[in-house]
Amino acid sequence: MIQVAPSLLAADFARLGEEVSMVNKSRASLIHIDVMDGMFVPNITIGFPVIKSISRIAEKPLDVHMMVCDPGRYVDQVREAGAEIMNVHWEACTHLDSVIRSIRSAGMKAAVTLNPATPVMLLRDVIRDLDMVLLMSVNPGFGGQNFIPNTVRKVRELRSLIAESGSEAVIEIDGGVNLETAPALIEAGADILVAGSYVFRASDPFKAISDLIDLSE
Ligand SMILES: O=C(CO)[C@@H](O)[C@H](O)COP(=O)(O)O
Ligand SMILES: [Co+2]
Repeated sequence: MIQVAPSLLAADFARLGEEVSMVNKSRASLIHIDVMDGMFVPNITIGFPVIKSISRIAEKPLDVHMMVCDPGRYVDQVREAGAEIMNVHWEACTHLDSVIRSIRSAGMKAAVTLNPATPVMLLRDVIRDLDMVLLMSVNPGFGGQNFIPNTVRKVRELRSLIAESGSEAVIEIDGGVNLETAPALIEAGADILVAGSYVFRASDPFKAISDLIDLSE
């Protein structure tokens, strides 16, 4: 069954505690948190003190998506903030193998994210060391963008790479996910769908999460 990770980027930050409580009570599997530094992407979002506060009330594992330059600098801070999964961009790491090792040594699950223009095959030599691959289905930096359809082909390619290599990595998709775009992703082999605007702009976010999961039944 497909898993859903609501992205708090689309939540109402003035009511962050209530939004996290809604996710706690929902059928979501993870809480997705977008960290942006204004350099790797043009936008700036939240940092470690906010993640730490979220982790105090979160009842689902935190999936921290680091849209920052040289994310390996922050492994200890991400762990101390309470993350279970640390997602780093392939495009932001000069020494990716070493960053993956340090994430796992810190006791977190290691995930690598690919931008829409970055080919799946570039993960061939690290795929067995990964717990998750996140495919961006929009250019990172902002919520509420339109889904890039080529992502569906990338999911199939990644599914084959994972099978051939004997990796146990799961496939997560992020950007423009909703009831229209999700079915093709599920059919292609996605495991986890990140959803921001679709969930938090819905009149009933709790039901919106459930409806997405029910697509795979
Ligand atoms: O990482 C990002 C954006 O860079 C995402 O996690 C967005 O927050 C997803 O938002 P929607 O496209 O679902 O509105
Ligand atoms: Co994200």
